[in-house]
Amino acid sequence: MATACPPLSLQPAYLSGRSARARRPPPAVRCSAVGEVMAETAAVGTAEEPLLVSAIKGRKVERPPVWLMRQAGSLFHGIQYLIASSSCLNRDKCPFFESYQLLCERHPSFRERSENVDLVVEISLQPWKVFKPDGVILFSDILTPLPGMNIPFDIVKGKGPVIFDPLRTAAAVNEVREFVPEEWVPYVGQALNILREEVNNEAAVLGFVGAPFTLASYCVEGGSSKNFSKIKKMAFSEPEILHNLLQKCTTSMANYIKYQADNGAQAVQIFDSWATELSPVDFEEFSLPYLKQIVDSVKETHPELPLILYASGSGGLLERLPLTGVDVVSLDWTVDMAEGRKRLGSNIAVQGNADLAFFLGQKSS
Ligand SMILES: Cc1c2[nH]c(c1CCC(=O)O)Cc1[nH]c(c(CCC(=O)O)c1C)Cc1[nH]c(c(CCC(=O)O)c1C)Cc1[nH]c(c(C)c1CCC(=O)O)C2
Repeated sequence: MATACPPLSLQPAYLSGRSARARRPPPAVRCSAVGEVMAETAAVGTAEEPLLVSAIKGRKVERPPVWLMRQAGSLFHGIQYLIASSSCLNRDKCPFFESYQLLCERHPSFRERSENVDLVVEISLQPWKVFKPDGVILFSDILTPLPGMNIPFDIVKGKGPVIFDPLRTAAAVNEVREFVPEEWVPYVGQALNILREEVNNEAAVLGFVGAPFTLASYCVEGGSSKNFSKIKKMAFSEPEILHNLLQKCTTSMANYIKYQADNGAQAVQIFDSWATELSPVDFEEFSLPYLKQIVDSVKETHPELPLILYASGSGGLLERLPLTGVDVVSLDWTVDMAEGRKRLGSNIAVQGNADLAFFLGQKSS
């Protein structure tokens, strides 16, 4: 993997495979066996189409596209190490790290940083300005839509997400509203439009949403969870309440993906980070149908928009993930890439697979 990548991408957070192929290739593209993507037009990373989008669509690409996310916690440390071990030998003097720290001092609230169009644009562009990755991800959070669904929340430093009134009853779930992005998060649309202009197709501008089960887990648990006991209790004792909440999240997130695409997102990643807390049979009841519904709804109106699915530690669910209809599955490092590719089948692109703890190692190794 490393040999085909530029210097800064030795272990990127997300790396779509060279053999990426489209589930629904455009007419000009022909896909063959794994590892041999055939394309009648070999143009890649052009002014019309960023490299990342070309790879997802199964076109022939000159190198794997590389992008990374300023992930909460571990990923952020990963970026620190990337910075420390690459172009910025002194982390404190690195323009990217320094400017984000300054910005956090000036705007200590995560919600402020992520809900102000100028700040969202500035923060989203910071990694782009330093590393020129192939994907530029919107600075936001999967929980950003919650207030628009009548679910107040905050991100508390040192604690993470906090949902002020966790949803534990039928009456509470009945109060959840359908999310109208234009009304509640106009700064997201504005930021995506500006990012498209700034990045000018030299990279793909990426949007994202939380998957219904993962969003519901925050809403029911009240925040992060270790054992997901409250949402599981609801699933196994009052499943109709959970299904009602999952359906509301589904309709809202399908709308939100379309809104992001209409405002410039060139691919959208769906994070079902906690779906793997479910047994496979429970995944089939509480996550898969809703993911499929989102994908079907988006493909109906935006058939060309690539959709990426990530579930952490997804080894036990791998064969089920393509059943959602997404174009790309994002693997984490717990899955062997070759085995993952075999188990996913050849009609889907893969990305990811890097263990960020790599950055804890010595530069020389
Ligand atoms: C800590 C946290 C937050 N929000 C969330 C958490 C995780 C808590 C838990 O483990 O249960 C919830 C969340 N947010 C995101 C996910 C999906 C990714 C995953 O599986 O971790 C999840 C599960 C995406 C994201 N979360 C974020 C992005 C923005 C894109 C980017 O990473 O640059 C995405 C896709 C940004 C984010 N969001 C948050 C922080 C601290 C950051 C990093 C930036 C900062 O420190 O200011 C708050």
